Amino acid sequence: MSYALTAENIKKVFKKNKKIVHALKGIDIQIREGEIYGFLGPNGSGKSTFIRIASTLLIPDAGEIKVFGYDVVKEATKVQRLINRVSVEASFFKKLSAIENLLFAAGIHGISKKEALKKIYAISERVGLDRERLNDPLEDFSRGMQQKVAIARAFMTEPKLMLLDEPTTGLDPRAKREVQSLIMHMKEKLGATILLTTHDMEEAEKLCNYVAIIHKGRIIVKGHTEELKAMISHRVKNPTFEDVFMEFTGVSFDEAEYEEAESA
Ligand SMILES: Nc1ncnc2c1ncn2[C@@H]1O[C@H](COP(=O)(O)OP(=O)(O)OP(=O)(O)O)[C@@H](O)[C@H]1O
Repeated sequence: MSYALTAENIKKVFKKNKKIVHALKGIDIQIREGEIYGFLGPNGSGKSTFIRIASTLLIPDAGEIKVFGYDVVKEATKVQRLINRVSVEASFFKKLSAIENLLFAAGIHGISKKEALKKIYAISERVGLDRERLNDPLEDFSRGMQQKVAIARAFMTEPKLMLLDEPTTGLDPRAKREVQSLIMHMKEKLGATILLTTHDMEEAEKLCNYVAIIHKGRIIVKGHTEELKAMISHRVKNPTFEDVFMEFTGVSFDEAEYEEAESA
């Protein structure tokens, strides 16, 4: 079995207004090559902190993460060549057009202009981004469209591991569906492994092969989506992910969101 990412006992503490926040309290996960692995948890549960550590932006206080066998702390440059990350608020040159932003990113990754344009047009068509609009400044794009450009930009570099931090948060239902279908399509096309964080239960069920539920910096339970539901099916008829969360944490997802927002 080959793994795209393995994490062992990852811990991270922040100091915030003289308060100590234990954002990650010992995370262990293994992501198999080629799967979409979902990190499902309420706001403030530690999802982004983990993604930032996995993408070499933050250093853990304890533990070890390896990406295709490379240590994210000791071999950060090698890891950076294999990954890409899309966060909720993607950074762009907002005054420049979508195409200028995409060509800039392609240039950094050593992709020729001709090759980049081919990829940009193909991906844009796929997500219903009009060619004409690609010449408009990014600041004129809706959030949904900006998110599509951010995902197109990340996939253009053909990462072996894609880290998607809440790729559909804040999008309207249609944009959400389009972004989800882009993610599935790119995964099929490139055979990339994807780690995706979300607080959308339906999204986790729809996109992910395997899910870990994270709450207050700890993984509460993990398994194949169907496996997790089967684990509680003797108590709950036709369980949803909301039921799985409730069974393992003792609180509803909404209550957990509230609790974590209060303590953050
Ligand atoms: N740079 C930081 N400084 C201080 N505290 C931080 C920092 N980054 C995260 N935290 C705290 O760590 C905890 C976990 O945050 P994190 O952003 O990882 O959660 P999350 O699950 O990604 O939430 P969200 O869905 O809101 O993005 C929160 O209590 C947050 O306030």
